[in-house]
Order: sequence, then C-alpha cells, then structure tokens
Amino acid sequence: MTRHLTIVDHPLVQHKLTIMRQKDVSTAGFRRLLREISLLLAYEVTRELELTTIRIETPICEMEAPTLEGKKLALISILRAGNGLLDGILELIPGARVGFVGLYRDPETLQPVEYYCKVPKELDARMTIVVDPMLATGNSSVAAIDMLKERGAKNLRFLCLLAAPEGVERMRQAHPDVPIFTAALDERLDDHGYIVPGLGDAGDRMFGTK
Ligand SMILES: O=P(O)(O)OC[C@H]1O[C@H](OP(=O)(O)OP(=O)(O)O)[C@H](O)[C@@H]1O
Ligand SMILES: O=c1cc[nH]c(=O)[nH]1
Ligand SMILES: [Mg+2]
Repeated sequence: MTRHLTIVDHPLVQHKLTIMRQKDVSTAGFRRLLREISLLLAYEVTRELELTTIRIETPICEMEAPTLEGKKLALISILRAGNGLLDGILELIPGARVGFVGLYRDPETLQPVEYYCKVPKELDARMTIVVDPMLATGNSSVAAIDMLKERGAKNLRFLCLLAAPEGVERMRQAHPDVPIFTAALDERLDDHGYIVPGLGDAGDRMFGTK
C-alpha cells in the first residue's frame, strides 16, 4: 500500500527544484527543468504499475519477460500549469491516454472555477495520474479528483512539484485513497494562497505570462 504522501528526495530532483525556485530563471529554463524533473517524478509515481509476462524470443533463446498489464494508464493534466508536467511524462509513457481538466483559481475566493473537462474512456480500468505542479490550498486538486471519480476513476495518484501542508491535509480529508507524490513539502501558504517559500505562480513562470 502506497503512503498518502511521498516526497521524491532524489538528489537530481532536489537540485533541479532549487534552480527552478530562483526568481531569475528564464521562462525557457523553467520549462526545461520542469520537463526534466517530470521524468524523474514519473519514475516514482508509476512504481506500482502491474506487470505480467509474455513469451518472447531473444537472439539467444525464448524467455518469459515482464510487460505492463492491463489498460493503458491515464494522465490527467489540470490546465494550464499541469501541461508542464504532462509533456515530460508522455515522453516516458508515450502510450498513455491523456485527459484535461480546465480549472483556474479565483484570486479572491481561492475557489476553483471549472472551464473544461475531457477525459479518456474506461477510467475505472486504468491507473489515473493527475498532474499539476502546485498543491496549495488543495481546492483545485480536490475538485479535479471529484470530477474524475464522478467519471469512474478509482485507482488514482496525484503528482505535483510543490505541496503546502494545508493542501496535503485537505486532500487527506477529501480523498484519503489518493496518494500524493511531490518533490517538496513547503512551509505554509501566504495570505494570497501562495506557497511559501514556493516558486511563485507556476503557470505564469512556465508560459511567460504576468
Ligand atoms: O491548491 P490550489 O490553492 O487550488 O492552487 C493550486 C492551483 O493554482 C494553480 O493554477 P492556477 O489557478 O494559477 O491556473 P493556471 O494553471 O491556469 O495558471 C496551480 O497550477 C493549481 O492548479
Ligand atoms: O504558490 C502557488 C500557489 C498556487 N498556484 C501557483 O502557481 N503557485
Ligand atoms: Mg496560475
């Protein structure tokens, strides 16, 4: 059974995250680092994919060899910042099915506003990995996972880059069955719901908006 919270403390992840946090990193640099980190995070979050075996023939002899079992997994990106994690993971798992949940956080109420939802069929039979770099209040991730459970998802994981304790607790209350994977658990949220020390607004830094 996976723990509710896994912090991916691999030295390469930690090193790259430290560079990303710095305010002078360019948009191109931020995007490149996020793509690189996403490959390493994907390795951890997919550790429990089920294997079966198939009979193959090497140049030397036949053998029973491991292969992924079951339906292709589903990757769900919470727009728009989720796409920064999605792109790297898709390089590692090119056969994954992909869905999008469009949510933005109202800056006053910090409540998520839904504007889009398109997800793969048969979510009930797929490991479903929801990706968004930031878990702050947890309002967006809880809402996204509510939407996915309504559409049948059962075997879920949530993958982010940074989490605040408030968001982890909110997820634990609302979705205790959904393990969270993150590169770091930061200290707290500020009065505007930003993660401290954090890295600022992930979407703005990734896409050069602001
Ligand atoms: O845990 P929460 O308090 O809900 O905050 C986290 C959300 O805020 C950011 O998205 P944002 O609303 O800025 O949208 P964007 O990705 O379009 O920039 C982030 O990518 C999460 O989706
Ligand atoms: O610190 C935060 C909190 C929410 N969304 C972000 O992009 N950054
Ligand atoms: Mg944003």
